[in-house]
Amino acid sequence: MALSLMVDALSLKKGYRHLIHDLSFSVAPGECVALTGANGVGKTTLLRTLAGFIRPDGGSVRYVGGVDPEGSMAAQAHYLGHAEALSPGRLAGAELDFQRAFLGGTAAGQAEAIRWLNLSPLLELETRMLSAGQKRRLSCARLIMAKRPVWLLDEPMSPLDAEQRAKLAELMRAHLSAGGLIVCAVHDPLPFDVRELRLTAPAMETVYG
Ligand SMILES: Nc1ncnc2c1ncn2[C@@H]1O[C@H](COP(=O)(O)OP(=O)(O)OP(=O)(O)O)[C@@H](O)[C@H]1O
Repeated sequence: MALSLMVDALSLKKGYRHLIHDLSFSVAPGECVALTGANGVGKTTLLRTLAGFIRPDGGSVRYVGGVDPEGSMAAQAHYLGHAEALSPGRLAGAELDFQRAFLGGTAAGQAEAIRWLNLSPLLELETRMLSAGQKRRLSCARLIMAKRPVWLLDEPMSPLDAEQRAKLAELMRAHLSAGGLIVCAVHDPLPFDVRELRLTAPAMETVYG
């Protein structure tokens, strides 16, 4: 389970812009790093790079240790983005079945996710009918169904009500206690101890350099 994240001299461009220039940091097992910064500064882009969806323009992203050091990034991480990645015409219950099979989760994990996230009332509804917060709860089920050491979360609390935010915070704390690591883009502070990594726009010479 224990896996560390090492980011070294990372540079990321979007079009002609240098979004991130020479960024280095590491995240240890049991640690949560909160990515903060203004809209458009590059938090989502950085998270997607940590997930392996974007190739860095410079520097490196490495995951060190873990039960399967040769395993692909996809098998070690959960990425929860703004888009919920739910099939709109599928019943929520069928969506959970699909996600569990796709991610290699367990039946016990699925039952636990339904209980913990109070998904029972939603199971017979098509996912397109769910509210934003309900969709996010359904998306969070994968965190419970399939154990993975790395959680990359993009503003996970934003559509949730106070009760559900507290539940997700408890889930995140349990993940950290079990030796997992979390990198989480946020605009509001998380209700537990985190290390903040504040992204700022690069200096002008790197924008056009
Ligand atoms: N093709 C492109 N060319 C130039 N800039 C781009 C391109 N695509 C995206 N961008 C810019 O890249 C930046 C990165 O956006 P990103 O979604 O990573 O920011 P964010 O910090 O997550 O923002 P928010 O807090 O609003 O979610 C934005 O400023 C966006 O306008």
